This record gives sequence, structure tokens and C-alpha cells, in this order.
Amino acid sequence: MSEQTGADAARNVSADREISADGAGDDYEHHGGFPVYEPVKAGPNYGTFVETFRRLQDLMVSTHAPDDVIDRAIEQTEALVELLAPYEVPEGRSPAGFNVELPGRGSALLLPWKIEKFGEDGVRERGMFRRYHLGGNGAAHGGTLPLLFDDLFGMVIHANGRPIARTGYLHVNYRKITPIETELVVDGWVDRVEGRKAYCKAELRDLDGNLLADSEALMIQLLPGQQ
Ligand SMILES: CCCCCCCCCC(=O)SCCNC(=O)CCNC(=O)[C@H](O)C(C)(C)COP(=O)(O)OP(=O)(O)OC[C@H]1O[C@@H](n2cnc3c(N)ncnc32)[C@H](O)[C@@H]1OP(=O)(O)O
Repeated sequence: MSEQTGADAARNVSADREISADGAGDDYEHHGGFPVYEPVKAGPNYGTFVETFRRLQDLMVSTHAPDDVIDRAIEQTEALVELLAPYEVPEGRSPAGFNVELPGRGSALLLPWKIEKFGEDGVRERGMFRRYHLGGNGAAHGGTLPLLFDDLFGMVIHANGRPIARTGYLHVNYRKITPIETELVVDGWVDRVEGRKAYCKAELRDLDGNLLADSEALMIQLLPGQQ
């Protein structure tokens, strides 16, 4: 039997929990006032598209190009904006963020990490902080870790079979410098549940097992109609 990858598991859970427009067959009830999102499948080159933009972001923070090169970069970027602008769609209609097999689920906002495990007992992701996540002296910017943890906790809730929740608080302990451009692993899980409140925990480690940061968050299940 072939082993199910984390991305397969995430995709299957999402498919299982799809809700029809009239709510019939809804086994993912009480998701507050969130609209029902239909996953938008990325085309075959979408991952390359997002990765190319991430590379561009790396270069934007790591180059010191002459003015004429900057002028050409502006021209070419403006041409790209013109190319893409006609295809702007409302929230929930872009492949960005919906494609669990892609780093960061294909969202340029999210950390480009890949899901390795997706189950009731927790979610594991693997990846790197990029050059554009640099804070100082080789360390990831402190603000990028909560982004990693917050998104992870959203998936932890989903993988645990709980309805959509929002983050009430998110606490980060920065234990060691988190290096950029170094493969790292993050694990998150639901620690305990009290009614609407799910207390989640996560740990970010390097490949030697050193704890770089840990996090605790309160994820609060939305009430009917809550955004
Ligand atoms: C496929 C699509 C997937 C989409 C996933 C979306 C995941 C998004 C994850 C996020 O990042 S959300 C963005 C960051 N978070 C927010 O913007 C949340 C803003 N806050 C709110 O919207 C409301 O505060 C919230 C809906 C979370 C709760 O408001 P309520 O009025 O429903 O709850 P209430 O204030 O009564 O609190 C409920 C319980 O939680 C407790 N609580 C709330 N905030 C707390 C806090 N900060 N610290 C400790 N306890 C807190 C509160 O005391 C209470 O405890 P008890 O039930 O025991 O009395």
C-alpha cells in the first residue's frame, strides 16, 4: 500500500469536509460566518510561477543594482503587473493558498514550507526561511515566526477535525537564533480543548533537534455569523 503524504492527507481532509451550497451533508458544521470555499486547483506551472516570485523577493532584498538596471526592472515589473491585473479575482477564487502539495500552499504570503504530516494528532511542515525573511545577522526576522505558527495552527485545527477558528492569542518563545536558508521542521498540535477554545502548541527545530522557538495559541471556534 502506498504511503499517504502529508499533502495527500490534507487534500483528503479538505475534500471530506467540503460543504454543499445548501449545507446538505455538512459534516463540518459551525464554521461561523465563513463562506464555503471550493478549493481552486493550481495549473501545472503555478508552483514555478510562485517560486519565481519568491526568488525575485530574495533578489529585491539582496542586490544593489545600478540605477539603469533598477529602471529596467521597474519596466519589466510594470509589464508583469499589466499582464496579470486582468485576472484579479475575489478572495477564495485564486489558487493561492489552496494547493497543499505546493510550498506555502501556493501562497506568496505564506512561508514556502511543505506539509509532511497532516493528522488528528498534529501537523508537521518542513522548509526554510528565505533571504527575504532576514531580520539581522543571519537570523529570520522575528515577525516571520508568528506567521509560520499562526498558519500552522489554522491547519492543526483543520487536521484535528475542528471547525474554523480564529487566533485569540499567539505567544512565541524565541529560544535560539532561527537561521535563514537552513532546512527546519515545525510540529504543531492541539494540546487541550475547552468548549470553543482549542489551546495549540508548536515547536520549531533544526535538523539536529535543537529547539529554536515554540509557540502556544488560543484558537477560538467562531459563533454562527462570526467573521
Ligand atoms: C479554508 C479557510 C481557512 C480559514 C482559516 C482561518 C484561520 C485564521 C487564523 C487567524 O490568523 S485569524 C487572524 C487573527 N485573529 C483575529 O483576527 C481574531 C480577532 N478576534 C475575534 O474575531 C474575536 O475575538 C473572536 C471571534 C476570536 C472571539 O470573540 P468572541 O466574542 O466570540 O469570544 P469571547 O471574547 O467571548 O471569547 C471566547 C472565550 O475565549 C476567551 N478569550 C478570548 N480572547 C482571549 C485572549 N486573547 N486570551 C485569553 N482568553 C481569551 C474568552 O475569555 C472566552 O472564554 P470563556 O468562554 O471561558 O469565557
